[in-house]
This record gives sequence, C-alpha cells and structure tokens, in this order.
Amino acid sequence: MEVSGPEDDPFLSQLHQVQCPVCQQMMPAAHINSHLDRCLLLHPAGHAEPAAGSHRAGERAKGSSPPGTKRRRLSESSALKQPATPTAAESSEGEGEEGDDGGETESRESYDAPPTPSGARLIPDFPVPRSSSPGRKGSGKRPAAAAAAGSASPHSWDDAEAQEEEEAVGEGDGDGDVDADGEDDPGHWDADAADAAATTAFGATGGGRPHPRAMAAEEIRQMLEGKPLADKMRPDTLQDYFGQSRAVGQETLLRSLLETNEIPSLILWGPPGCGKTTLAHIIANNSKKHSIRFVTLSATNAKTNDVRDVIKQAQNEKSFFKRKTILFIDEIHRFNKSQQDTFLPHVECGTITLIGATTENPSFQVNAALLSRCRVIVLEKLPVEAMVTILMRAINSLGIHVLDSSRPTDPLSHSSNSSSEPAIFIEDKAVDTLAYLSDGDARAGLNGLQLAVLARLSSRKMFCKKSGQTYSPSRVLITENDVKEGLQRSHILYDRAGEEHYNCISALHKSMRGSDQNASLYWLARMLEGGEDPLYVARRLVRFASEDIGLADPSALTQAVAAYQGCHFIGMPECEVLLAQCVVYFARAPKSIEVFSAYNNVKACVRNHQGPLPPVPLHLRNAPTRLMKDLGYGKGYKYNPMYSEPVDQEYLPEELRGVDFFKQRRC
Ligand SMILES: Nc1ncnc2c1ncn2[C@@H]1O[C@H](COP(=O)(O)OP(=O)(O)OP(=O)(O)O)[C@@H](O)[C@H]1O
Repeated sequence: MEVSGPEDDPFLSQLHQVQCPVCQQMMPAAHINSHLDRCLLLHPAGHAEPAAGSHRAGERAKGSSPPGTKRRRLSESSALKQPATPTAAESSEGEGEEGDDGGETESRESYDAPPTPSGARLIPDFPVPRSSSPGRKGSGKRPAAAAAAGSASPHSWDDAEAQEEEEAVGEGDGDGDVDADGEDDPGHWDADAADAAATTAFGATGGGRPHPRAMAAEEIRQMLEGKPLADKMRPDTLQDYFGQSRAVGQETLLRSLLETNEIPSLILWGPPGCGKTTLAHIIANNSKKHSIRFVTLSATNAKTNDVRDVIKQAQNEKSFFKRKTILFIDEIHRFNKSQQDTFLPHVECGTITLIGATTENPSFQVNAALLSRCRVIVLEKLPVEAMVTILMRAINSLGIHVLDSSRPTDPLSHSSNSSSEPAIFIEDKAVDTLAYLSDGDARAGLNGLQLAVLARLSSRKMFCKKSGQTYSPSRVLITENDVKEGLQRSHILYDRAGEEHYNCISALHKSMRGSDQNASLYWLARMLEGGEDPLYVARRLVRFASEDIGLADPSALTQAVAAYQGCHFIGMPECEVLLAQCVVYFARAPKSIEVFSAYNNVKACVRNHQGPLPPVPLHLRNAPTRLMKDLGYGKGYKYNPMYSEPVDQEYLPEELRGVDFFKQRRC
C-alpha cells in the first residue's frame, strides 16, 4: 500500500517543526503524515486523546499496537505492485465452466458474448478526432501508427510535467517535431527520441542526466536485467498513455474529470496489459499533486481487514484534515461479494473514492450495488498502432536502433567503433511483428522485447562463431524470429482465465453446430495452441454430442466420451488429434435438437407449475407394504411384458394427459 501526500515535497515539509494535532508530539513537518498514519489508527476520529503531554501520548503509541497495524504495513509495502496475471491454477476455471455449461442448458444463446454490465453507468465518451500528430519523436517513420495510437499532445494537467521533461532533456527534445532528415536515414530514424525517452523511461526526469544516444550492449543488458521492462516503462502521465482514446481521449468525460481532478469511483475493465493499472498509476501521480491520498491494494493478497484499516484511516484523514483518499484495488473481481460489500457504504458517503481494475466482466464479478455507484470504464485491447508507439518508446529509451528493412544494410559488418553509434539494432519488421503478436497486451509486447534482447545478447558470441562473419562483437541484430521467440505464445494468443476462454469455446460450439468443419478445427487449434486444458474442450464435446447431435447419431456421445478418456490417458500434445477427429465428426454429423428441446419443455413445465405439483398416479406407485396396497398403490397397473398387444395405460399425471413435449411447450 502506498500513501502519498504533501510530505513528499522534501523542501516544504522540512522547513519547520509541527505539532501532531492528535498526540501533540512535536516533529519535523516531513514526518507528520507518516506519524499521523500511525497515530490516527490509535485514536480514531472523534476519540482523539486530549493534550495529555506529548511524552505520554508517545509512550502510549509505542506500547499499544492496534491489531490491524501489522497487516496494514504489509499491504503498504505492496504499493502499486504489478498485479499477478491470473495463472491457470489460480483461475476459477472450474466455476466458470460450470456456469458456462449451465448457461447452455438454460438457453442455446447463453454462450454469446456477455451483456453490457447491468446497473453500471458506462461513461459516455465523445472522442474528437485530432488533426495534429501526437507530436512524439521517434514516430517520424510511422506517422499513421503514431497518430492512430491516440497519444494526446500535452494537455492541461500534464503540461507542467511535459515542460519539466523538455527542460531536462534539453533543447529540441519532446517538442513533437518530426526529424526532417530522418525519413531516409536508417541511422537517424529515432535518434532524437531516444534521448527524450531515455530521460523519462528510467526515472531520469527532473535533473537526471539524459542517456547517451546510443548505449553499449553491456549497458543495455544492465538496464534490462531485474525489473520487467513493462514496469520500467510504465507511463506517469497521460502524455505517454497510448491508445484507449475512447476511454480517455480528448473530450471524453473521464478526461475532463481527470483534468479537473474530480475523480469519480471507477471500475476499469479490460483485457490484461491494456493499461488499467497504468491509468490508476497516472491518476495516483496526479492526485499526489493535489494532496489526495492514493492507496493501493491488490485483491490477490489483501484481506478484508486491510480494507477496513484503509477505510478507518480514510475516515480520520477526512475528518481531521479534509483530505480525500482514493483506494485502488487491483483485480477487484478476486474479492468475494461480501468483501466487496465492505466498501459500499464508504463509497456511498464519499469517504473513499474507489478505483477497481478487473479483467472480468464486472456485471458478473462486481457486486451490483457497488457497480451502480461506480462508473465503468471499458478499456480495449491496444491497437497495433498504439503497440508500435509503446514499443518504440521503449526501444528509443534503450538506445536500440531500428533498421529500415527497405534499405538492406549489414549493420553488423560495419567497422566503426564510434561510441555514438548504436550497439543493438532491431529490424523494423520485428517491431511490427511484436506489435501484432502482442495481441493488444502492452506488457506482453514490452516483456517480449526485453526477452528477445537479453536472449540475443547472451547468444551473441555463439552466433558470431557459427556465422563466421567478421563484425564487431559489440553489435547485435534483433530479428523477427528473435522477437517471436521472446513472446510466450500461450499468454498472448489466448487468455485461459479470461473472457477469451469463453469466446473461443462458444465459437467452436457454434461452428460445429453450423457444420463448418474448417471453422471448428480453427477454434479448436486456437484454444489448444493457446494452452487450453484439452479436458475442458472434451467436456464441451460430450455436452455437444447430446445437445446438438442427439438421436440423429447416438454414437456421437460414445465418440465424445472416448475422446475425453483418450485425452485423459495421453494428455497434450498427443491428444490434440483425438479432439480434432471428434470435432470434425461432430461438424459433419447430422444434427437433432429434438431431445434437447423436449427436455427443455418438460423442465419449463415443472418449473412453471402453479400450486402443488400433481401427485404420482396411484397405479404407477410401488406397493411394498400392506398399508400401501390398502391405500391403492399399484392398483390397476398393467405390467407390459404380460401383454402381447400395446397396452392402453396412462403414465402422466391426470392434469397433463395428452401433452406432447416434443411438439410444444405445455406449461
Ligand atoms: N495505454 C498504454 N500506454 C502506454 N503503456 C502502456 C499502456 N498500457 C499498458 N502499458 C504498458 O504495459 C504495462 C502493463 O500495463 P498495465 O499493468 O497497466 O496493464 P493492466 O491492464 O493493469 O493488466 P493486468 O490486468 O494484467 O494487470 C505497463 O507497465 C506499461 O508499461
């Protein structure tokens, strides 16, 4: 949990000593807020100790440790941590699948895309096309990409920072001009931008020494080791936040609210790596300037008590200092409904402004009451153009030089050892490929780039040996193949825990139903190649065999069960062909929903029956005791095998006589 506030300004806060309004202790102004965080927990709002002397109050504070303090500290240390991507093991796949199948039972359309969140106010946005270019250096070669990336030119609440940045970088940086001569010179493509981005990317802004235009391979390796590149590149301002123009573009409501610092409670909903946490980080950065506390919790590790502590402290801050608190909960869908209830009254009365981030449809995962008090911001997969801009920002900051593939040169055979020339090159098509394969996930793209560079640096010597080329060993070329290897395909193509899981299985089901064998195989491969559990697919096939093929080909069910068992025995990748065979069999099979429909009719009849359900006719009841016999159980029952002719006998309750569930719904 990270708490930020005016104490972050070291100059102002150290000017004088101040007295704690709660325990009366004197201390440097720089320490007052962290002191208050502790002190207020001991003395809740309205129960502040009278001025009993700072010493005594201080002793008391030392001696008693409030139960929540330790936990709170722990969560504080996880401030603005990168959220863990849900793993297969963590995901609630079982539950989801249950619901999914159940849904299909209820309605044949239930596998369709989830509905718009109910009870939520979707922020209307009114994006205005911007005629000006995003104004970022480094995009001179890619005007279309950069423009479509939706990066805004400096705007009001980023202006100050943008200016600071410009000053730090020096003349000519960050002004948005496209290099006049950069167009045809591969050696000059993004050189200026490299300096500008280098100052911001690794925290060198504000007096830091700009990185040299080109860095030695060893220097780049050091920059890439440790923290993931995606974390290092997390933008601090909207200026570097690309794409998402529908949510936070110019003239959107959210943008105006952010600019006026009127942050409403928000639920940020979008796929992994699209910028939910980053947007929260930018809001945090901005709220710091307005003395608003910004507290971060991750629902993956925070407990209800952590939330209570934050709320308690927010109440105290509000009543003592009129200071607002924004609480950011990453992966809010991981809190159960009762944990989510904890926030409800406090969001309602304005004690906290809640910002929740979720990859899951909030209408299913977020408490309806809470949802109706928040604005849902839908963030989308980042478009390829935005991905290119994000990647270029990182590439520039690392001092990597992009090669123009239309002008074949061999940078590695260049003999110059000038330190002003880049040591690492990347093919421009490698950047494009990375942007495409990242599938709108900036984290995957940036970390893929990082892996590709690190792997290439490691294998540099081996490569030199094998190729037998004579080139400077300090020069390395990152190719399209390198970046492909740097990407973890399973993560990129398919999100097993998220909505894509349901979208793909739905597409497979519908393709088989539509007897399209090609599409069926395609969706199957999308899932299996993406790392889907083959048994999950096999279970769906078992269901399909009865629901869609039914008695048109009763052996379909046997096929499906056999495929399930086969997958169970041999696992992936061997079992993929079993599933493929079954999927094609099903796509080609005749279809019948006769049984499925009739059973749905019966179900509806039973469920919708008004009043007590009709009793089982007496003649159909078993009569194991004398009393039962005396009561008429089994009386008049005709045992069919005793008759050579068809037997005239009723089997339905009296009031349902004559009903044909195969023809129509009776009740
Ligand atoms: N719109 C964006 N503009 C610039 N960089 C971005 C953007 N979105 C994401 N990034 C980069 O990708 C990284 C991961 O993004 P972020 O943590 O915000 O994703 P997320 O949507 O919260 O994902 P998850 O749901 O998996 O936590 C960031 O650290 C940042 O470097």
